[in-house]
Amino acid sequence: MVRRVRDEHARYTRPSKHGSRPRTKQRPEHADAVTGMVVGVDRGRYTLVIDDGGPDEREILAMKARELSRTRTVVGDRVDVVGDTTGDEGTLARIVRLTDRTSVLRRTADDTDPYERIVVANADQLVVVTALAQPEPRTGMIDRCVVAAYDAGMDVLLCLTKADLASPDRLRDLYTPLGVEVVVTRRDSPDAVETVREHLLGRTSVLVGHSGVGKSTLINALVPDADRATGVVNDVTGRGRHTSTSAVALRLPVPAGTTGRVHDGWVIDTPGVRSFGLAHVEVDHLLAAFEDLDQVAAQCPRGCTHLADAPDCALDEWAADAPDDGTRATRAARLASFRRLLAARTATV
Ligand SMILES: Nc1nc2c(ncn2[C@@H]2O[C@H](COP(=O)(O)OP(=O)(O)OP(=O)(O)O)[C@@H](O)[C@H]2O)c(=O)[nH]1
Ligand SMILES: [Zn+2]
Repeated sequence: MVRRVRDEHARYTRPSKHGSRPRTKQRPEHADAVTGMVVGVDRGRYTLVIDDGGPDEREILAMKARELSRTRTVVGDRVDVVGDTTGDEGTLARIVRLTDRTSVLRRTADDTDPYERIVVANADQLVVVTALAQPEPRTGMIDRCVVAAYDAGMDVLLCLTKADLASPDRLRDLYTPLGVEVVVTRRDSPDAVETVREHLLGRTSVLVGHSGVGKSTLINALVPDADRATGVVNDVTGRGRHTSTSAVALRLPVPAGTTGRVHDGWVIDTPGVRSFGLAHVEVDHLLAAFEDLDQVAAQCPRGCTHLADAPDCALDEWAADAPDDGTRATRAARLASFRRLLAARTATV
């Protein structure tokens, strides 16, 4: 009850300078806080975008209030900030609250390391950038990305680059049964870049990929002023973009000639992420990404691993009992793909 009294006090004696907030909305403290999205993190300094897409949109620099010092805050997080939120040069606002996350992309350093790192919050799509050649694609790596994304409740877009060097057919066949969308690009094809953009518009996408796959080439084509967009952080810290290993959110421009209000989207580059350890992933989370298999697996014996050697796994019966040859082939491919992902959880990279 004491707390409730204090809430009332906060609401009535320190009204928001922005006027009337609905009184039903509980704003216990910091009634004048504004909400921003974290677009960059560098040594305890957070770059936030305030009023995203609105008339007063601006970037500001902020640090965490002491009471949040143990709360991990990452790119994509929505936070409440107080203090000087003008974004004027030399100002530093204060983050006082982290709002609930819709998704959390995690990784562990390796599969036996129980220490989880949060890579990005609130993203809805993982874009796995893989070259068709130079370097050769590694399906083990792609599988691990798919597992990490599905565990986080995110969709996966497999972006196959360097199509001028090799065919995408094998990888497309391998990943389509997993519900993964596939796009194919090549440096000399502006059309291909626009196809990728269509998959990213209106969404928050995290791009991952090994060194040399053409991820920077792709991001520069999608976001031509990417360097400038990250410049705010660099001006303050004096550090160059290329030395940064932390994630950065870049606003995706709408295609030229678009009229009306179109939601653009965010592209989050993750220069430091080279692999996904998966020690944190639970089988049930992974299974939940496969609605059809999940339903069937409800009939499995208790504690079923659903792996190929699992006795009486209901998934085997489901694949074998298909009504026709076509369905049988589709189910078999999907089950084999799912089992490959299950195995990827424990495989060494
Ligand atoms: N043949 C071919 N080469 C490409 C294509 N896209 C990019 N490359 C080349 O691949 C090399 C790596 O491209 P980057 O964009 O720097 O790759 P990255 O994934 O950002 O790699 P890091 O910068 O190391 O993280 C460069 O020499 C590019 O010119 C493509 O479509 N076809
Ligand atoms: Zn089973």
